[in-house]
Amino acid sequence: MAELDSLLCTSSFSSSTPTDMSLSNSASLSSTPPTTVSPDSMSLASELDLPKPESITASSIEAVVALPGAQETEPQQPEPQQSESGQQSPLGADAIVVAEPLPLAETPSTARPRRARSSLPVYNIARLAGTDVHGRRRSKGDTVLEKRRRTISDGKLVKGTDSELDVSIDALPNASQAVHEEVDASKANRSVSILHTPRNARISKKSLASPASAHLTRRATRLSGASTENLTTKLSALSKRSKKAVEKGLKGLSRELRRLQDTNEFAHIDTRPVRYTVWSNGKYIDVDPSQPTPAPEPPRKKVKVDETTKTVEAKPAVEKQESTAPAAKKPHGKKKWLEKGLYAGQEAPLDIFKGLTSQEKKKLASIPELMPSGKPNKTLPQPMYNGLRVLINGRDFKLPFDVCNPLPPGQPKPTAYRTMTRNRFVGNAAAYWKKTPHFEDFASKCVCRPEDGCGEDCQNRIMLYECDETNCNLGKTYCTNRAFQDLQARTKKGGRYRVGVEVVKTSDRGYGVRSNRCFEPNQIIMEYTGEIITDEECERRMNEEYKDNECYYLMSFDQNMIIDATTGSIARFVNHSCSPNCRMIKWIVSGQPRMALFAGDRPIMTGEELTYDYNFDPFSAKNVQKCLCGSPNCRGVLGPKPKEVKPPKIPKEDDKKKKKKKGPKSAVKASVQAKVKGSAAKAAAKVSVKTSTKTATKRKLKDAFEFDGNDDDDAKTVKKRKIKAATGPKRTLSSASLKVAKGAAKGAAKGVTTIKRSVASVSVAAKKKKTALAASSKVTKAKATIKKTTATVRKTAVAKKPLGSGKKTTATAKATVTSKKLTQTKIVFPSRSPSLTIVAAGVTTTTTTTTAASSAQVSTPVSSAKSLPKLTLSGGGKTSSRKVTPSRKVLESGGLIPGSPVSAKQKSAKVKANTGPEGTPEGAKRTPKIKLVSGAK
Ligand SMILES: C[S@@+](CC[C@H](N)C(=O)[O-])C[C@H]1O[C@@H](n2cnc3c(N)ncnc32)[C@H](O)[C@@H]1O
Repeated sequence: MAELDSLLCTSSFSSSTPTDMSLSNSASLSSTPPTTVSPDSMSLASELDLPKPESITASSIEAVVALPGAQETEPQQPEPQQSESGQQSPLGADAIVVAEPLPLAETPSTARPRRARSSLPVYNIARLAGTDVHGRRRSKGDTVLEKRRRTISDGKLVKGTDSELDVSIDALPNASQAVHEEVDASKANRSVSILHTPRNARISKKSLASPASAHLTRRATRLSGASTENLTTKLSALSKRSKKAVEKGLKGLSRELRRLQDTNEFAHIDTRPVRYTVWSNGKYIDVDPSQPTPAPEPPRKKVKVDETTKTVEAKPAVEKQESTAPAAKKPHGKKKWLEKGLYAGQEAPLDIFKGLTSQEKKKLASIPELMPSGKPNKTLPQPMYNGLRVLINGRDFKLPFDVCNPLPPGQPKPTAYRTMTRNRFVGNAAAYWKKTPHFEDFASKCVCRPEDGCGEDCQNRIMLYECDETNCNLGKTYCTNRAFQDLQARTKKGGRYRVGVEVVKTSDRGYGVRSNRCFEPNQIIMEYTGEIITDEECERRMNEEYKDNECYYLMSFDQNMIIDATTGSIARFVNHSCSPNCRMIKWIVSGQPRMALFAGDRPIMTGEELTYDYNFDPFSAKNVQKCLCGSPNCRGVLGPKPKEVKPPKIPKEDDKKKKKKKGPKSAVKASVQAKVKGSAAKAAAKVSVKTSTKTATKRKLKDAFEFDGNDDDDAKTVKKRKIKAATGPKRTLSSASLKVAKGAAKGAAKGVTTIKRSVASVSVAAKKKKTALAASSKVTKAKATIKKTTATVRKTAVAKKPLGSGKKTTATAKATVTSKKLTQTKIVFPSRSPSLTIVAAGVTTTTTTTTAASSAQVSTPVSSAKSLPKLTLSGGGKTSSRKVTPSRKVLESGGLIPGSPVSAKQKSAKVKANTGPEGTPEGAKRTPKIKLVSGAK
């Protein structure tokens, strides 16, 4: 026994307050990992008020270890009991206390401590503390014998084996000081930094004051829901000596552990009541059924409420609101456009902080450059919304396209260009114009209804007459055929966006024009303005003023009428493309000749270069220019469309014969006569009307009007046309045109005269039958079938009248309106010359080649023209030879047999007029042919 005592003196285990049962369940605290040291044990020590300071720890342990029901409340009197090594404690298997034999204590510290300690019984401090529910490893039975334990004992590592060390602590009446210190050191694994704090002192006092029994009868704190005392608080109850020991022991702890030692987590203390059985952070948490089920937390996010219930619930509130104040409807934000900038139209937010996150607001506040200066930045307003955000973040961004003018500084500007926003008649041009039928014809009032809105059926529109107060049945409100007025209203104030176009320098084609904004399909873009001159004046200018020029800006509008845009609008800089995005269309506005560039069938984006098909007619090889448009279907040269070059198919035998029989009259006349007079013409008329479906006639009409061609679609159509043999009126018309072209050079003056006369007759007829025009409304209203129309055509006497008879007949453009009442109506088709002529450079003579700027669009260069410098004026000339130009009414009648009156309805069906907001006509489909003869020298 004494031996054992002596052994114990050096043992690392101690039990200064020997108890029978409690001690038996004690184990080396030093072997307990710091994370499982129970703070309660510490507090208990103080509460027990034990005489020996060094025994406090042990006694506290005893108290804690005491099994429920056993002497929990009363500390047992020390009753020295000894048990032999390896003897099980009377408490049973669960209370295994292992004492370390003396010899092992003397073992040098080089021995492996873990193995030595592995067999030592370990107090389940977690369990004692009521925190064992957290850790599975210690929750059941506390069988930690096999577990490795690290023991620090005064810097010595203790080693032992299970057999050797299984000594009941009961057999150790007095624990050695070393053991005490070990235990204390273990306890000190909790925070000691707070040990000497006043708070701890207070707590310690409090603890002392509180009855010990309360602590002795303990249950798992977490389960009880009672607040747990902090470990530090409990440590503070240690005596001075113990604290010393703790501090000493702390030295062996890793820094990380010391850092954690204050935390409840470290001590496995969860102050929150456990309500559910869950795995939380890898810990299994038991349910305490005694605890009431907590009310579910309110959802953070708004839960979707059933629509029906929502409406039911919301209804009274809404009603209430309505009753109190009339519902102020929030007006839909109308998108406006700023003067400049990519985001033109968006108003800069007044509160720039609006919509930003708090972090962004903070950052923005620190960037004074971004603060609103007070006046709007019109030069380059920053992009709205995202722009500011991007600037705040200092992130680079790229605009979808260049907003700045790509003209680099120092680039030559077009010098010869002078702006002219309105056409100006020069010389005799005005007088000449007044003589033309259009001057009066345009005044005919349309018969549209408000619901039609002067759409595709509007006769004015079909005729390319713009509606105005004098000739529109609807008025400004409903009329959509006022493109030029719209353009004027748009550009009135000026400004880049309103004007919408700008001159740019292209890399290879001189200057060009690009859009500064988007345009809708068929929307009017800009007017081609300049001086309206006669052919004579044009020649003079070419010979004198422009003789050294490389480019000419002369566009033929009508017979003996040319618009010289050398001084004019920037439309003159619009380049050619074989796949254009625009069309140049000639209109008559308030009786005046006007020409404008319209968007094609697809919308135009900001920054796109604007182009139209020049349908360039070089007339001479030397004038042929290489086309650099770069489109996939590029024709290679600034030349006419392939369909124009290709000679039309040889007409049928009988047609040929009949035409030949007519003698050497004007080709036009011959063809017209053939169609109007002869049986073939009758047949053709029949064919044209009978067989023409809406689409078919449309196509013919297209051919007749010479479309600029728009995009690839147009190219496809062109191909189609090439393959398809001309039939019926088309064919005859083509042959007529061909004849015109061929015979023009030979001076088919007679024919021209005839045509001229016929044109005149048209106007006369138009005048005479002006009243009949009103009846054309019936045309639009009456959905006349093709058969009916055919009948009408047959019956129409006018159509059958031969031109040669001297009677006033129209070759075309006469629409005989028929309902069953057979009201005759004449529609005069636009007689704007279908050719644009830009006079070739170096014109020295006035030898003229006449092109048949016809519906067939055969532009046959005349052989004589090759050797001669020429002035090419298609569709009109100053000399008699120029007058060979076939009647536009014939040519523009769109594949209808000249002289064959066709109902306006039928025509309008064929001509698909634009119904867009800006009243663009169908565009290319009715675009007069534009021929551009090379202006380059
Ligand atoms: C009415 S001007 C157009 C404006 C011209 N680019 C300028 O700088 O004044 C017509 C001339 O422009 C050139 N051009 C226009 N389109 C072209 C194209 N697709 N390929 C080559 N040259 C073109 C030709 O020299 C043509 O004679």
